[in-house]
Amino acid sequence: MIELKNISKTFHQKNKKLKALNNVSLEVEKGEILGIIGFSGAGKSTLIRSVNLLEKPDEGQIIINEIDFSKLNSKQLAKQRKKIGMIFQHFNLLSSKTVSENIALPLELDNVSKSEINKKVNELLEIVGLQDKANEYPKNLSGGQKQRVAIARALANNPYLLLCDEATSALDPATTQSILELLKDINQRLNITIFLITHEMEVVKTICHRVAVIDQGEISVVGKLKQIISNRENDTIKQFITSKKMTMPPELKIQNTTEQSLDSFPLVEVQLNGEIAFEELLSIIYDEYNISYKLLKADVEYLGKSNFGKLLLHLKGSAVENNTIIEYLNEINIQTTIRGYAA
Ligand SMILES: Nc1ncnc2c1ncn2[C@@H]1O[C@H](COP(=O)(O)OP(=O)(O)OP(=O)(O)O)[C@@H](O)[C@H]1O
Repeated sequence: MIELKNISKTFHQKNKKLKALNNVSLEVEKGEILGIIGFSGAGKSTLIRSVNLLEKPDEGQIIINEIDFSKLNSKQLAKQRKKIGMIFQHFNLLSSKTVSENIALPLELDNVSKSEINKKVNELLEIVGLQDKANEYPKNLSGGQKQRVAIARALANNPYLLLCDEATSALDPATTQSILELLKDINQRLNITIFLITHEMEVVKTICHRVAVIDQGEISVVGKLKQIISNRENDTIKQFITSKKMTMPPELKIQNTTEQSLDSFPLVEVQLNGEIAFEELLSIIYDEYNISYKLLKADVEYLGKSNFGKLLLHLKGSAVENNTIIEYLNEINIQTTIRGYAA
């Protein structure tokens, strides 16, 4: 339904050239939620903005429902854009207008009658669960509520496609989940195709049917997340999973010694490599090596049959026993870091 064919884009700044997209080809199927994940500067925004030609590629074609967008004149393009909704990280609401007025805006611009606007705005308020906020101004809303208004506004013209540009990046984890649920609902109930970009693994894990990884302007892999992970094909995805830094529990009094003393035990950060389930690993430490430990933290992603992520273990064996287990982990390619010692 949406075909991006050999899209390239280079930005020129003074004497510098920056190739933001390099020969990107991608298809988004009707009804699916496709997510593009990539690190900062990878080209995500440039790519999503190319779909409705907010960013004009230097080369390539954008074909949506068999219409070649690259060949449209500005009037034709404006007409097509009405059927493509877009939401942004910072919501882009008009602060001088109420929730209802913000949602009504695209319809007013389209000269829809007042009574039809009212009917549609009420419908949209219900879809996004904001009936009680109709007359509030954006400054009185939470981030999640603002994004709900932006979603309602993006749906005003009954789009077949919704573009989401880091839509949950400014929100806390619980609000992120609620917005993702809303997007999932919109996708299923209204049959709207969703194309999103994100740097959050949580987003692709929660709602995307397929995911594409972008790195330095190139798509390195496209597929179902589980397939990508379980085949361990993609370094970028692995970095996403393992790059989160583990914070130490604040109640621990950490000693900055380099060796275990009589009254202290090592705090070991264990980086899972996807080859062994973390429950199995813990049972090896306790049942096979007879070393007691306290699991202080687990930040583990279950993807397919693989476990990725980190554990923070407070090993409670003798110095020799603890070293034995660390050596064993390293032998099976599990990276360990001693983050300090504590009683
Ligand atoms: N208007 C512009 N002028 C010059 N360079 C640009 C422009 N827009 C983007 N770039 C450059 O193109 C590259 C890709 O940028 P883009 O914003 O698409 O990345 P991104 O993956 O969305 O990053 P982020 O997650 O940080 O927003 C970056 O190196 C960026 O600096």
